[in-house]
Amino acid sequence: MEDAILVMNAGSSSLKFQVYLIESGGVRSIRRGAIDGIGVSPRMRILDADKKLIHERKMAPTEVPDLPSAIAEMTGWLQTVEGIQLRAIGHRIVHGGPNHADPVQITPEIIEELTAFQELAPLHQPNNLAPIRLAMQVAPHVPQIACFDTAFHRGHPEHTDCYALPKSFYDNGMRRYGFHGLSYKYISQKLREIAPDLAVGRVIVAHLGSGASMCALQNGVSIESTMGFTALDGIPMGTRPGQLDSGVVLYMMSHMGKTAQEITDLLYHEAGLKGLSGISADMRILLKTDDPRARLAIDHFVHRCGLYAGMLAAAMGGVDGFVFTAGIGENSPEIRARIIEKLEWLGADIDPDANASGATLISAPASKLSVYRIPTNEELVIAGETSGFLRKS
Ligand SMILES: Nc1ncnc2c1ncn2[C@@H]1O[C@H](COP(=O)(O)OP(=O)(O)O)[C@@H](O)[C@H]1O
Ligand SMILES: CC(=O)OP(=O)(O)O
Ligand SMILES: [Mg+2]
Repeated sequence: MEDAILVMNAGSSSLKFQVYLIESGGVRSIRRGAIDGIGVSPRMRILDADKKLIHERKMAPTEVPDLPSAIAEMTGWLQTVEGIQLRAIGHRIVHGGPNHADPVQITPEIIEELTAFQELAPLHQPNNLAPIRLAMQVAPHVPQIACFDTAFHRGHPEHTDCYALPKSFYDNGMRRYGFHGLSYKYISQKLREIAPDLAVGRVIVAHLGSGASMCALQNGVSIESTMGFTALDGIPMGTRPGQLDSGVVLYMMSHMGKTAQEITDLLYHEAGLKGLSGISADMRILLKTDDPRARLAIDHFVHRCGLYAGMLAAAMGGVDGFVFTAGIGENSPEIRARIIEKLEWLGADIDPDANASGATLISAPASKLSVYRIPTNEELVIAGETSGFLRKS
C-alpha cells in the first residue's frame, strides 16, 4: 500500500479531484478527475498520470442532481483505485478570512469559523465545505486540511488591504482579501523554475477563468490583487460584474425595491459576460458569434483587464512580465493578444505565432515585458500544502 492524498476542489457546477502519492521528494499525481455539468448534463472523466483518459461516464441529471451526489460518485470511483492508503484529504477553501495565512487542519471549530464566511463567497464556500462535512462523517480518522485561496495575499500591509471606511470595519474583518491565491502560488513557484530572473522581478498574473482576477507579484510575493472582500470585485467575470460603484447597489435597493437576496443573485449569477451579452457566460461561445452584444461583453472584458493591468503596474512601480493562466488565459490566443495590445504603452508586444500555438513564452523578442502562458495547477499546491502539513504533524 502506498500513502496517498486526495485533493478536492469543489466549485459551483463542478467537482475536481486528484489522487497524489506521497514520495520522498514531494507528491506525484496518479489520477485526476472531474465531474462537471452537475444537475444539467453530468459527466465524470478520469485521467491517468500521463493525462490519458481512462474513464468517462455521462450521467442523467437526476442521477447527479447536486454536489452531494457528485461527491458520492467520486467516492464510489475512489474505492476502485487499488494499492493506496488515504493519509489525508486536502481541500480548496475559497474564503479563509483574516486569520489564515497557512493551511490548517479541519476541526469542528474550524468548520464553524469557515461557515461564517459563506455569505462572503456564496458561489464557493458552501460547496467547499460540503465534502468536508461528509468526510468527517464517513472517514473521521483521515485528517482533512483546508488550503485557502485568500492565504497567499495575507501579507498585504493595512494601507493596501483596507477600504476607506471607519477603521472599525477593517478591525471587524472588512478587508480586501484577494482570491485565486492557490493559483498564484503555483505560478509564483513555476516562474522560479522556468524564468528565474523574472520570478524575482515584477510580474502581473492574470487568472482568467469563470472567476477572474489579477495579482501583482513582486519577488514571488503577492502585493496587490484586483479582488477584495468578496470574489465579486475587480475584472468582469462569467456571471459576476467585477468592480461596481457601491452607489449602484444602493440605488437598486432604494429605487428599484430589490432585496439583498435579489441583488446577491444578480451579482453572482446574472451579471458579468452573461449579463452584458445576454448570450452566455462562456467566453468560447461569445468569441464564436458575431452578435454585437457578445462583442460588447468581450470589448468590456478586455478594456477592464487593460485598466487593471495598469493599476497593478503602478502598484509595483513598473512591470517586467505578464502571465496568462486559467480557462480563458490558457486557451484563448485572441483574448491574450487583445489584452497585450492594451499594454503596448508598457512596451509589451506579443509573438503572434507563439501565441497562436500556445507556447509558454509568447512575447516578441523585442518586447520589454516577457509574456507567458502557464497552465495553472491549484490541486498540486493543495497536495503540496497537505503533505507539508503531514510532515510537520
Ligand atoms: N478555448 C477557449 N477560449 C476561450 N475561453 C475558454 C476556452 N476554454 C475555456 N474557456 C473559458 O474558461 C472558463 C473556465 O475557466 P476555468 O479556469 O476552468 O474556470 P473555473 O475553474 O473557475 O470553473 C470557461 O467558462 C470558458 O469561458
Ligand atoms: C475565487 C473564484 O472566483 O474562484 P473561481 O474562479 O474558481 O470561481
Ligand atoms: Mg477556478
